[in-house]
Amino acid sequence: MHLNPAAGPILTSAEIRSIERQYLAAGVPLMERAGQAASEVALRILEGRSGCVLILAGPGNNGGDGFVVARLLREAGREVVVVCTVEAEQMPADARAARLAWQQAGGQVVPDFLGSNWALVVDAIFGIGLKRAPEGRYAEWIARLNQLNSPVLSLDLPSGLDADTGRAPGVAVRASHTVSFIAWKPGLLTHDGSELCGELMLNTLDLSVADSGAQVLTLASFAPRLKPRASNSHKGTFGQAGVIGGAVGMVGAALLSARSALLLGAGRVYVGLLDPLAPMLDIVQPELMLRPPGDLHLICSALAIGPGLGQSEAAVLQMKRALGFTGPLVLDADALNLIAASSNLQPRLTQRDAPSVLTPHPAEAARLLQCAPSEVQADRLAACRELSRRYRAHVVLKGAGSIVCLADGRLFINVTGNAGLATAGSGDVLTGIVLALLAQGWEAELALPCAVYLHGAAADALLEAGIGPIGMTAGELAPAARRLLNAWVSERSGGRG
Ligand SMILES: NC(=O)C1=CN([C@@H]2O[C@H](COP(=O)(O)OP(=O)(O)OC[C@H]3O[C@@H](n4cnc5c(N)ncnc54)[C@H](O)[C@@H]3O)[C@@H](O)[C@H]2O)[C@@H](O)CC1
Ligand SMILES: Nc1ncnc2c1ncn2[C@@H]1O[C@H](COP(=O)(O)OP(=O)(O)O)[C@@H](O)[C@H]1O
Ligand SMILES: [K+]
Repeated sequence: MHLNPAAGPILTSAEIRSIERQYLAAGVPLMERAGQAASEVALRILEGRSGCVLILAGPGNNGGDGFVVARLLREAGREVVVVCTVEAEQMPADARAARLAWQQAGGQVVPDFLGSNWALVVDAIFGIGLKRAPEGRYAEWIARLNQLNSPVLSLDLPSGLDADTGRAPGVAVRASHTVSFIAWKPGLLTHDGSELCGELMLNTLDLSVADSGAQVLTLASFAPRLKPRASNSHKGTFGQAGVIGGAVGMVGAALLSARSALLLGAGRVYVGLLDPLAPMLDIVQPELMLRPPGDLHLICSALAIGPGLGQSEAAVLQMKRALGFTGPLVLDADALNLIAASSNLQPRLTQRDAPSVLTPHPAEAARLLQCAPSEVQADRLAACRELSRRYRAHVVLKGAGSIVCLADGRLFINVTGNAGLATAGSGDVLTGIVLALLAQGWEAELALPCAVYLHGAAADALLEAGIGPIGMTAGELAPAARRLLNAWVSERSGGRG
C-alpha cells in the first residue's frame, strides 16, 4: 500500500471526534478545509479526463464534505451531479450549510443517478459515522458504483468500511483513491481497508494532532539500529541463532526460517530438526549447522521455535526447554498452538524474564485467545493488544496490514507487503528475519517492527521486479530482504554499510 504522507499517528474515530469538537468550538472551518483538500485531489485525478463528476452524498457530515467538493469543482469549471436522498433539515448543521452553499451557487440535488460514463465518482456516503452495514438505497448505490469503470475518490474512508477495525460489515466502496482527514484511522490500514482504499492520502487539515499509542510502521521506527558493521568484527559478533522445528513432513519450514536468519546476518545459524530421518546437512545452504534440537538452548544467543514443529510429545519437550531459555525467544506456528492448548506451558511463557516474540496469523491468534478467527479479524488491534498483554510478549498479528503490539503497549500498523505473501512458508521467513536481528543484538522492540516492515518491503520489491504476486515463493523473500537491509544501512551511513 502506498501512503502519502508516509508516517504519522493513527487515531480512533473517538479520538478524531474529540479533536474535531475542540477545533469546531474554536471556529475552525473543518468541513470547508476537508472539501478543499478533497477537491484538490479530485482535480488531480481529473486531469486529462473530460466529462461529468458524480458525487454521492450521504446523510451526515461525510455528505457535507461531498457538497463542499461539488461547489469547488463547479467553481473550477467541472460539471457536477450531486445525488442525495435525505432532506436538508435531516442533515447535521455543517452539512446542511454546505448543501445550502452548493444550491446557492446554482447546484442541483437529484435523488438517483443513471449512466456509467463519469469522469470521477466522489464517494461521500459514510465516513467515521458508519454504524452498521449499509442497506437499502445506500447498499444499492455502493454495489452499482463498484461496477463502474470510473475512478472513485472516497472522502475520509471508503463508505461501508469501519474506521476503527478495518472490517467491512457488508457491502463497501472499492475506491481507486481515498483522501482521509486529520489523521490515519486504523481501519484504513488493515484487513478490508488494505483492499478498499486504493491510493491512500492524508490531509491533516492543518490541525496539530498529538501522538497517540498507534503509529504507521516506517523505516524511522527502527532507524537507530541501521548501523554498518564494524570492520574489526567476527562471526561471534553477530550472534548464534537457533531454529527448532521441522517434524516429519515439515522440515522445509524450519530450513526456510534458518536460511532467512543466515541471509539477514546472524553470525552462526543452528537448526534442530525433530524429524529423526531429517538430513544431516542442508545442501542448498551448507552454512547451517544441524544439531539435536535439545542442544540449541545451550549454544544459541537467540532462539526461534515453531516452524514445522508439530504437536507431538517430543515437540512439547522442546517447548519446555525453549521456554526456559534465558535469551530472546520467537514463538511461531505450532509453538503458538501448543501454548494455546496447554495451561502448563502458558505460565512458563508469561514468567519469562527475557523478551518473547509471538508471530501468530489470525487462526493462531484465535486459539491463543480462545475465540473464533472471525472475532480476531473483527478487531485486529484489540486482539493483538490483548495477546501482548496476556502473554507478556511482543506480538505481530499477521495478515494484510499486520499489527505489531510491543510489550509496553505501543502499537504499529505495517503497510508494506502484498498478496504475493499469501504463500506457504512466508511466515517462516518472517520468523527467521526477527531471529536474525535478535541474534545480532537488536532489542526486540526494534527487531520485530523492522522484521515485519522488511518482510513486506521485500515482497514489494519482488512485485516491482515482476516476481509475483502470482507465484512469489517464500524462498525468494530472504535474498530480497537482504538486499534491502544492506541498502538501508548503506544509505544511512553514507555508503559505509
Ligand atoms: N463537522 C465535523 O465534525 C467534520 C466532519 N467531517 C466529515 O464528517 C464525517 C463524520 O460525519 P458524521 O459523524 O456525520 O458521520 P457520517 O457522515 O460518516 O455518517 C453518519 C450518518 O450516516 C448514518 N448512518 C450510519 N451508518 C448507516 C448505515 N449503515 N445505513 C444508513 N445510514 C447510516 C447515521 O445515522 C448518520 O446520519 C467524517 O468522516 C468526515 O468525512 C469533516 O468534514 C471534518 C469536519
Ligand atoms: N494478502 C496479504 N497481504 C499482505 N501480507 C500477507 C498477505 N497474506 C499473507 N501475508 C503475510 O505473509 C505471512 C504469512 O504467514 P503465515 O500465515 O504464518 O504463513 P506460513 O505458515 O505458510 O509460513 C505473514 O507475514 C502475513 O502477514
Ligand atoms: K466516504
